[in-house]
Amino acid sequence: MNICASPLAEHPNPLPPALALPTRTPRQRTLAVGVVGPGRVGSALLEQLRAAQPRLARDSGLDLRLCGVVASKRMWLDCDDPELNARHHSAQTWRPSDLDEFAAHVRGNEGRHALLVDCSANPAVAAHYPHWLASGIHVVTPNKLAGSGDLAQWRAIRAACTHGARFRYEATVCAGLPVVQTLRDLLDTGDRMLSIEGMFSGTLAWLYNRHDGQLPFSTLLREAHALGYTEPDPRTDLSGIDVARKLVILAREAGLPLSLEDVEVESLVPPALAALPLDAFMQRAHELDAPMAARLASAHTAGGVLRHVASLDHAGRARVRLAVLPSSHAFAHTRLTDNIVQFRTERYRDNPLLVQGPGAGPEVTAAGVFADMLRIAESLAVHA
Ligand SMILES: NC(=O)c1ccc[n+]([C@@H]2O[C@H](COP(=O)([O-])OP(=O)(O)OC[C@H]3O[C@@H](n4cnc5c(N)ncnc54)[C@H](O)[C@@H]3O)[C@@H](O)[C@H]2O)c1
Ligand SMILES: N[C@@H](CCO)C(=O)O
Repeated sequence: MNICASPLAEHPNPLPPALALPTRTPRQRTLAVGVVGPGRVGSALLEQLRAAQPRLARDSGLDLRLCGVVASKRMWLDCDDPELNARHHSAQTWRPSDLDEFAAHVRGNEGRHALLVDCSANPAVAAHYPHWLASGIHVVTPNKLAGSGDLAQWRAIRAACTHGARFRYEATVCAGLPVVQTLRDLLDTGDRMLSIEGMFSGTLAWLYNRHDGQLPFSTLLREAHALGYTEPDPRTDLSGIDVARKLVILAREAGLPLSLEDVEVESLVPPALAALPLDAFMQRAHELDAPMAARLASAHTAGGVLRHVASLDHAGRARVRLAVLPSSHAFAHTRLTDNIVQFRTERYRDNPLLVQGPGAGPEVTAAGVFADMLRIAESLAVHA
């Protein structure tokens, strides 16, 4: 058996001498990083970067250099104080946001490795990916809008990657869980996808795990929002659109040119609440309580549990719905924000491959984004 040390895992060796791997001098690499969208996920990422920077520099020779943070109205460029890198709200030099100026700043001089992380939920930011990638800037994102949006834009992103810059988006599906990469590995090694089924919403998993009739549904929804599980507008979760986006991302990964309109989606948002401004919706969220209590009661009468499930088959049929499942079903035995993804493939035909674990929350999502950044850093040539 060959044991190879990961270039990012060159810790002082704790093994006994007989098993010890040879000590190597880490390759020195610098990656200039810009973070777009310092909200819940973006702020958690900045904290994780700050905590990991000294270890990565020492053990892996990787200098992840934060060069800027851009929010919706203002941006901060340059900072020589690593403490300030994380505490962007108190940074000294703020100026009005300009994504082109921001990208040019992070890209810097010719030949430097640069990466932009989009932690917004903004389509206007996603629209910049093709030209960022074409200009050699790597892009990592948990934002699902590019992966599930307009097909022409998605194709432009893929085409721009042929110039050498890389686009990674693992955290768009099930936050920090290895779902996109698992599908990629199955397909790249010659397997064929037959179907993907599962629970893809951390918010809805948490809500239906907690909703037992003791507390009104709207109270739980507000708590899920405060915990950072929901999308900025929780109706994106309740309408099934967030899960439909994840299905579209997986379908495209599997070579199926799906769009959101191709997904059959059951919305849990009453029509009267669908078009309200966010604040007004949150004030009237109690209008969800009666219909949700009725769904819960009918599930109990049938001897089952409510679970938000989604499915995709090899022909591109995609569906998102709230189902009553028997309590013996595998999806009934999930906890908290657990997502579960069942890949049925030629190789895993009779006994599907399962990925399960927490599927929402700023920390786990930021960790998924961070892992994508490290995958890109692993492949960098040594220069600049
Ligand atoms: N919260 C989760 O558990 C989770 C999990 C997986 C994926 N995601 C995705 O991560 C992204 C961020 O989620 P969040 O919960 O942190 O949302 P958030 O609302 O807390 O943060 C989004 C941030 O983006 C900023 N922003 C908006 N437009 C911008 C622009 N034009 N330029 C720069 N910044 C802009 C907002 O000001 C805000 O600070 C979303 O795309 C979401 O779908 C979230
Ligand atoms: N709001 C999403 C975040 C993860 O994509 C969810 O609850 O699953």
